[in-house]
Amino acid sequence: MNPVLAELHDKARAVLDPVHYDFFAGGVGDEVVLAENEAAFGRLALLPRVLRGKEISTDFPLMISPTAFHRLAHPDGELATARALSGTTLVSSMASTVPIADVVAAATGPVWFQLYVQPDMDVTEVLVRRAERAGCAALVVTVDSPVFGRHRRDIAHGFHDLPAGLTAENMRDLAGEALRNIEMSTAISWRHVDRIREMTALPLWVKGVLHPKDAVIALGHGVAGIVVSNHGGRQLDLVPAALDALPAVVDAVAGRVPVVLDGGVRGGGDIALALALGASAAGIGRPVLWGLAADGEQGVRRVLDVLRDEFLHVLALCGGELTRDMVVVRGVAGC
Ligand SMILES: Cc1cc2nc3c(=O)[nH]c(=O)nc-3n(C[C@H](O)[C@H](O)[C@H](O)COP(=O)(O)O)c2cc1C
Ligand SMILES: CC(C)CC(=O)C(=O)O
Repeated sequence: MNPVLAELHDKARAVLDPVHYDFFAGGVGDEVVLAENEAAFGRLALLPRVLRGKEISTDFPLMISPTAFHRLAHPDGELATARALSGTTLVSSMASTVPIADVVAAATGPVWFQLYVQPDMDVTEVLVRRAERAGCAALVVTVDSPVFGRHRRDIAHGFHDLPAGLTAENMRDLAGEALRNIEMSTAISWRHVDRIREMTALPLWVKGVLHPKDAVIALGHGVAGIVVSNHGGRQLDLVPAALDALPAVVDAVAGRVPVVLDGGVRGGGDIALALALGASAAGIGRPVLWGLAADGEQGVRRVLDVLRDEFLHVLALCGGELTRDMVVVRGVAGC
């Protein structure tokens, strides 16, 4: 892990209420997938190309993945995160503790809206309209959550509600109710995705695809992009590391839409490995929460700056391009 990220993580752990720290840090079940997401990067190595004589692109292929409840991490919450962007895209969680319109107004980069499809499609439509009106540039429908994952740390602490004064602000005043809970439902299907696509001109991504067949189905439903993700090890503790699931999805998609990878990205080298395996960008969840808890806007800015600097350095050392033939398994001769 990048040492600045490790330092921010340590500081976040020290300043956060341990219950809230565990909500952010924890995963589902035995937390096998949580650990695997990071470990998967350590099993791979890069074979750099030399003497390519190339200008190195300064594009920074990183997004901030949606995470709930930023005001649990810092009083400024999502406003601080949004102010720190300087060009990086923020996928703002539907479960933000600041309304989406205020997140976009504070943002110094593009904001996309993450949506859990609500079984009451009237409620879903109001959320989509709020995202449109706020000026979000895309919608990201999270598809890996037909039910809530069971997080043992939260269960042990009895943590199920936000503390007084904090609310999932986007859930106010929906379909005649002052405040609604976010619902998850096993009844959600591709038909719902179609209905959302019909109700908005915003590009529609799906997040949480692991099976290549689902990636192909998603293409048939007109998605603009796919996020390969296991929700940071918070949904099913039996799935592969997100990085290990990436190549098959990339092959199935065959360049028709961009594929983003999130889960376990903790350094510029991890972003490079994801790109070499065919991702067009990587996403980070927890590192942003650690930066935010440690030092608000400045902490998030440090996370982004350090990852940008490290990624561009790795890219230069690799000859300015990253392709799958450059990825080998560490410790295996002849790969
Ligand atoms: C505290 C926390 C809250 C999250 N909330 C959401 C959410 O509201 N919507 C969503 O689609 N994913 C959510 N995720 C998953 C992230 O978008 C992302 O997939 C994951 O954090 C990536 O892994 P990483 O934390 O190892 O970088 C959450 C993750 C964490 C850690
Ligand atoms: C509000 C929750 C559903 C947020 C979430 O997706 C998570 O904690 O992983």
